[in-house]
Amino acid sequence: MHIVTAKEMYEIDRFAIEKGGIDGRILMENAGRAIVDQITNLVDNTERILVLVGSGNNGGDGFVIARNLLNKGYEVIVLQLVADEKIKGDAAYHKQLFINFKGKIQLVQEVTVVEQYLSNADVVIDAMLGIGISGEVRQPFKQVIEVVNKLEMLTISVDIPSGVPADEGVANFTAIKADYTFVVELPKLSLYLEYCSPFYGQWRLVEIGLPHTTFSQDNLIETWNQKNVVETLPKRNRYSHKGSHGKGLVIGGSHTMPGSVAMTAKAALRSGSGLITVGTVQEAIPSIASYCMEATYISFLSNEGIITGLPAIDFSSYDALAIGMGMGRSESTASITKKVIVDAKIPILIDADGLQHIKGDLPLIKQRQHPTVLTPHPGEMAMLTGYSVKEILTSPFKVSKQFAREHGVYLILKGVHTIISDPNGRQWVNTTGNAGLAKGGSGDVLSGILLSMMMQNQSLNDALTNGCFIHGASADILVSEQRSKQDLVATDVIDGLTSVFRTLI
Ligand SMILES: NC(=O)C1=CN([C@@H]2O[C@H](COP(=O)(O)OP(=O)(O)OC[C@H]3O[C@@H](n4cnc5c(N)ncnc54)[C@H](O)[C@@H]3O)[C@@H](O)[C@H]2O)[C@@H](O)CC1
Ligand SMILES: [K+]
Repeated sequence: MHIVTAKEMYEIDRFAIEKGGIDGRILMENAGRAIVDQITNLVDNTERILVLVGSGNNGGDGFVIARNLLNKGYEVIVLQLVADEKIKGDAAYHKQLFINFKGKIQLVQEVTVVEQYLSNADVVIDAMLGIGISGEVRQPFKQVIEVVNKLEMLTISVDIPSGVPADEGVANFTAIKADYTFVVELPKLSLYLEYCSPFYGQWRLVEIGLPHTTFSQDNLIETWNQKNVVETLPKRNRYSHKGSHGKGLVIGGSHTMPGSVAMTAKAALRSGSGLITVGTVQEAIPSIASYCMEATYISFLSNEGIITGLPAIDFSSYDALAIGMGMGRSESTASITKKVIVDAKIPILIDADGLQHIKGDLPLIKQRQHPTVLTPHPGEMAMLTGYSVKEILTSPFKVSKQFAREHGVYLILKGVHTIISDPNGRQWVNTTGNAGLAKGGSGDVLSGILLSMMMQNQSLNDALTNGCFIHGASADILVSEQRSKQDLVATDVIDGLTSVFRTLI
């Protein structure tokens, strides 16, 4: 499903009205009624409802909601926070309908008066500001937002919590902290920004009759969900053999960090790889092999438990490789990473310490004729780009798209909402995963799943989006059935893959 910016949402709206011929007042009616259907599941009609409306179409939705709740026997008051003349067009039409239906509207701009009304209500519907907000929230909205948040009453936002920007790039704002948000037709970008999404509370989309088209193919951002995985993940052919599912190489690990490559290798095997070979230091092989008996091993030259030399490897005998996990950050591991980038004419995934090593070698990556996948978390992304972590979290879509295009890489920016970008600038947001994954080792497991997916018979975009989905889905199933977000560890996520493959896909 497309994720839209405010501009794209307005384009769709304009298309529906101007080309499609649908009346904007009907869209507003549809929005309000769809949201009322949701509200009536949450609120019973003995509760007193206060609808806060602003000057735009978000306020117009508020009038439709108020009228339809009134029709259903709810006690509703609309507090209009702007002067009468500011309410125009479709919103003015629906305001008049509410009045005709004997609805009560109070024009209030004093925050103390708003506070009195709030203290006599059970539920507040926030229809003050929608996606049309620009700049900092002005008065009286700012004060009203602060009062609503302080009261902690059931708060339901229309389309977007008032004050939350629709798009990325705005780090500081004052906004309603909603319990529920009913998002009109398509998800807005800010739903997938970790500093904005908590404001939405629980959210759901409501359909109002708009087409799900986007017009600027240049900025295509989509969610990747179970339906996409089911459609794209290749089925295993009855007549396939181990060579049909990929032969992968994992390079990394050190004497003190054997677990990382062990988990990458095991996760790759548990996600369908035919054969996995681990290249690591001799000292680490026995412990890794006892955990991952299905893999084969290449012993790398080492000194004090750190890889120091790359043995002769015929990279062309592998379908893909992953490098960097638990490798350490020495000069020798840096030069090995560089050599692999140049010599291996196969798809490569670079993670963890490998990412630290490539900062100065990005031109070498650009020159590669085979795909390169980078899997940074925001801290590593900051290291690679020179932006601060805050800047990355404020504009993660823009920063990752720019980087993927500029360096010709597939980029997986890991986070609450992992963003997958391809070298052409297309982007997807993963929809699975939970806070239980915020632990050491999660990234190693993800790398293994991705390596495996990269070797199956699917496009690289599908491989990466499917891999991210499967990783998060394993954690979600575990947390819902046997583990908690507290005790979930990375190896559980590997064990949980079976539930994902058996039940979800
Ligand atoms: N297809 C669509 O896009 C539809 C949109 N609808 C609703 O319409 C909304 C968008 O409507 P609008 O474009 O009228 O925009 P809004 O309703 O979000 O707000 C615009 C109004 O807010 C004021 N404003 C802007 N920035 C402000 C600030 N910083 N502080 C205080 N006031 C500020 C402006 O003066 C303007 O009057 C959506 O969020 C949605 O709720 C629905 O009615 C149905 C159809
Ligand atoms: K709102």
